[in-house]
Amino acid sequence: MAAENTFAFRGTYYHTPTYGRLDVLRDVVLVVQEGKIVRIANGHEETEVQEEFGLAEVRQLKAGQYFMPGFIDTHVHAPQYQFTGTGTDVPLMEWLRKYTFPAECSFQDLEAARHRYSLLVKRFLANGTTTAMYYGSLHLQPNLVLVDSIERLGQRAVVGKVNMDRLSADDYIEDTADGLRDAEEFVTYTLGKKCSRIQPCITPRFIPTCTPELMKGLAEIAQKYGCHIQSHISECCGEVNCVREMHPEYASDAAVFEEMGLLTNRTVMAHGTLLSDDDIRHLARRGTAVSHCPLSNFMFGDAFFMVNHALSLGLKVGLGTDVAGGISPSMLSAQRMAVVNSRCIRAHKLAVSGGTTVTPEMEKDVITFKEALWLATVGGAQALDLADVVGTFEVGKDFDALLVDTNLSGTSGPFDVFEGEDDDQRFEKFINLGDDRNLIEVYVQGVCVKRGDEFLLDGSNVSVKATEDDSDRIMSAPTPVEPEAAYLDLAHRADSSDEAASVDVGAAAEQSEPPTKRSRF
Ligand SMILES: O=c1[nH]c(=O)c2nc[nH]c2[nH]1
Ligand SMILES: [Zn+2]
Repeated sequence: MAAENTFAFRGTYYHTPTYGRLDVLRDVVLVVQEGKIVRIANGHEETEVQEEFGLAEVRQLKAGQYFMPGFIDTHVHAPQYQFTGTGTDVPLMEWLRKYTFPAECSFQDLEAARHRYSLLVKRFLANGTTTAMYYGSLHLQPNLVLVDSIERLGQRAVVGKVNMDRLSADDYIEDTADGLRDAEEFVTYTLGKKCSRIQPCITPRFIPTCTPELMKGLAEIAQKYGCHIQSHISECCGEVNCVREMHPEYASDAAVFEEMGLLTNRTVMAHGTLLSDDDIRHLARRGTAVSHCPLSNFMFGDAFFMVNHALSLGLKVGLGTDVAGGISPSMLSAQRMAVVNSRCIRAHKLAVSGGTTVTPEMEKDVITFKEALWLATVGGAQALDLADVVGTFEVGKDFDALLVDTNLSGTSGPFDVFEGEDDDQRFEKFINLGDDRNLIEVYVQGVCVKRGDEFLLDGSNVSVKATEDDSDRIMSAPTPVEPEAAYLDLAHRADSSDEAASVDVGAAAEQSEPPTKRSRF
């Protein structure tokens, strides 16, 4: 007898368990039960697997189709989606006043919020973002609509109500006490759903708009409920200079956040382009992650975030679109921008040298598409404290996956495939040239939430309820992280040769104990 909610696919799976290495599981049967991967077997074991799980069928992927892990976007401003692609003509602090605060304020119209958030979540799912860390807006009610939309459409998310009690627009600001009350109400509303896909997040917008009293109060709420925290750190000259003026007693944004109690191993800080090495080491000691948002850094950031350098200092790094500071909702675009960003650093170093010799020192910052893919999956999972749940295909993890079809030649697809191109080349083309048209099915927690043009949960209220284990994960207070020396030794990063590394599934299965909580690679 097949257990309910059990299915299997036979085919090729790509993922990046190791930074810089693309692993391929060729011709495997992957079984999903109750949303989790329960077995990864060799293709020739199909009959046994089918019998073991009582499966009526094992679905075969076609040639040119591959599964890969869903993307994890670690920084999105949900109410900014409506003006994405417009209004990037001014520096950050002016941009906030001119475009952002009025747009976010308009979400008090809850009917409009319902409509816009439904479009937002669908757009992100269509682009393969199975998990997003969302900023909402200031007012409580529209944030509840956002959480409801995510739940209804089946996405996985960490979501926060924005808090701001100073230096904002007159109609887009809150009293400290009201802000703290609403933040707690948002947390209890979200936890009350007992939806294991959705976790609440404490969200002081950034230091300029938050008093120390607000920040400390928010840190207490985060501690009380074991919540994630998100904010912006050392993001551009305008912001950093503003904080230095407001808080001359602190040496850096990191020092302010530290004093307020906001640096935990469930904190994600966006940008970090102007972090010093000492700041980065400090965040790493706290287990705090940075969301690298290359496209919006080009727009607003004033400086480069150096991914490899930050990783070498032990920092957790995920990737973010930062809609609408970043003008694309696509994590494929974010990956390509991360690669371009890294090459700009190299070009900058060469220009500064005044010469024509590229030194190994200049090469250190360059990342490949494989490293960018790691950031968009495993890095994001680590940043969101979900590394034991998503990011790779391993027994015990949830099945959050994208079915990629590279057969869309001609104008029906974004690229063409030519005779003699093998699976690895087709997959690489997808990462570098593909788009949402190639994503023919999107799975979150083992549920197909989008197939073709159809959002399969739209109109229903399907959600997978938290198991005891999940609620333990959601509710547990952040565990202190031991200071760690080089968390990722880049000198030993995986060989970045072009070929994907085939993984022996038999051997992998032997190692594939369910990963321990908070495990890292
Ligand atoms: O890119 C950004 N978008 C924002 O909405 C924001 N708020 C503070 N700092 C910010 N940076
Ligand atoms: Zn942002």
